[in-house]
Amino acid sequence: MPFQGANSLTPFWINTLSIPVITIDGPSGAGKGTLGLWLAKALKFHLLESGALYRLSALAAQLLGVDDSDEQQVADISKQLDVSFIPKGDGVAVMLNGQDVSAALRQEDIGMAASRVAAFPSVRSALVECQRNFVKAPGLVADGRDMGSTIFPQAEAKIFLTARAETRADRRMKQLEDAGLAADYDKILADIKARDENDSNRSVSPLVAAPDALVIDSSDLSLDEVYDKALEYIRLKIQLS
Ligand SMILES: Nc1ncnc2c1ncn2[C@@H]1O[C@H](COP(=O)(O)OP(=O)(O)OP(=O)(O)O)[C@@H](O)[C@H]1O
Ligand SMILES: Nc1ccn([C@@H]2O[C@H](COP(=O)(O)O)[C@@H](O)[C@H]2O)c(=O)n1
Repeated sequence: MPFQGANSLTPFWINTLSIPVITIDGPSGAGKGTLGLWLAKALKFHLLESGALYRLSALAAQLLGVDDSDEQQVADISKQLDVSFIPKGDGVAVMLNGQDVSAALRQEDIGMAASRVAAFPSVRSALVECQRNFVKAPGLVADGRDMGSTIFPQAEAKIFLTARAETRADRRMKQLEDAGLAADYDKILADIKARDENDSNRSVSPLVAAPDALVIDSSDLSLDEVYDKALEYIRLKIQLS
């Protein structure tokens, strides 16, 4: 039965009370995106890759010639992002102003710029509503850094997926080599550690496991093993049809 007493002052999650949300947070390269995609496909849930929104803010600022240290201008850009996510092949194409920017978005310099703009409180606030609007029946899988702690505190199932920095750098190397791109292990590892440091120590919504999250360390687990553990936990938390 729909909730009867909701109005515009009601916390947002009351209006979406019957829609299950699964959050996956963790550091860069832990496997959040892959696990999120697998779960969303298997459960036929919607998918939010929240990192894409911070990457888009950084990319849009770069395309407009705006310095990414200018918090106010980047926040204005974040509020007005014209973004859509279109299913494409095995994944999702990210469109900015109608253009497919998926490849540009994955570049490591955009990841680093995203990490810088993500530390600005007004940029984070600008993206909150957009992220919460992803909650739609039959359910949502959301991955990022603060999904379980800040954006969806009401989520039924919260996973914190982590792995050793060196393991994550190995995986990123392989990912780049498989895509035929040049990769420098020392630089990748340094960037991963710098991003961990930025994301964990910022004043707003730092990278942290929500107290009620299941922590999975994927360092010595295959993707299949991570998926099985996650699904076993989700089945305990959410009634799946
Ligand atoms: N448990 C695992 N075993 C082997 N490879 C893995 C594992 N988890 C992830 N990978 C691989 O590591 C790479 C990075 O994974 P993925 O993009 O899912 O990480 P992420 O946490 O979403 O990173 P980011 O936050 O930077 O987007 C991918 O090539 C993926 O296939
Ligand atoms: N909920 C989130 C998601 C991401 N960020 C920041 O964006 C950067 C890029 O994220 P990816 O997941 O695409 O690698 C990331 O380093 C974070 O700084 C965030 O702050 N909150």
